[in-house]
Amino acid sequence: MTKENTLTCAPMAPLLDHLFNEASAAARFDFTQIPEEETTRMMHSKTEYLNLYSLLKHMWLPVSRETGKLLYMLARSTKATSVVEFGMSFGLSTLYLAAALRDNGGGKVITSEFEPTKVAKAREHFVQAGVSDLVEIRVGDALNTLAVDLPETIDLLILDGAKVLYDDILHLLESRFHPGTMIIADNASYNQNYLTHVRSAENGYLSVPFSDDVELSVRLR
Ligand SMILES: C[S@@+](CC[C@H](N)C(=O)[O-])C[C@H]1O[C@@H](n2cnc3c(N)ncnc32)[C@H](O)[C@@H]1O
Repeated sequence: MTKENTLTCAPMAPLLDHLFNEASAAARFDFTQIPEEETTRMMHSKTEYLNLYSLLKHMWLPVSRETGKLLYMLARSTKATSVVEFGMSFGLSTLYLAAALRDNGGGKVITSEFEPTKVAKAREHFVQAGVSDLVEIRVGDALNTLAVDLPETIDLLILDGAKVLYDDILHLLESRFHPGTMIIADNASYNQNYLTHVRSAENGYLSVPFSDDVELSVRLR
């Protein structure tokens, strides 16, 4: 009997359930430890994001299950084979994307993360899900790792790393987009420059705010 799809069958479905449960049970960073203005400053600074994510290095910070499903649906419906991810963490969003690539017949998710302990855990998750062959992890600051050796074309991009860098990462990759490339930005409201760019028709996108503070954009040219 052939299985219906990778996302809703074992090993992927029970693994995602287990990982989301683990993420919910994990300790959360107590932002009250640092003054609110300090957090806001770090969130919006192009030099402080390393300090911010170093404070958050044990936090899972995954996309919601709904956003994960949305990623799978978009990758399936666009028949994506070339996907780039900014911000992997423990790899939950990556698992949804890799499941879609498997069901599309193959491809590659190039994903990025600068925290080595997260990279090690994510690698284990990809092995457990049986999708390691579909994932290339680039370890280091995505401003560097996503600036080189890019695929000829990118079908889908997810932005989920340091919010302040969304526009910089978009500009790094933009020349590889084609009409129909989907860009999904999680918690995009933290970066108004990014939103202004993708919401301006003259820049070649059509863009809508979605649930869970996701901005969904499509490249038109
Ligand atoms: C919100 S989490 C990603 C969650 C992940 N997409 C998921 O659904 O499981 C953001 C991650 O991006 C990483 N990150 C932030 N800025 C980065 C950068 N400039 N380069 C590489 N990784 C970065 C952080 O260390 C953190 O683990």
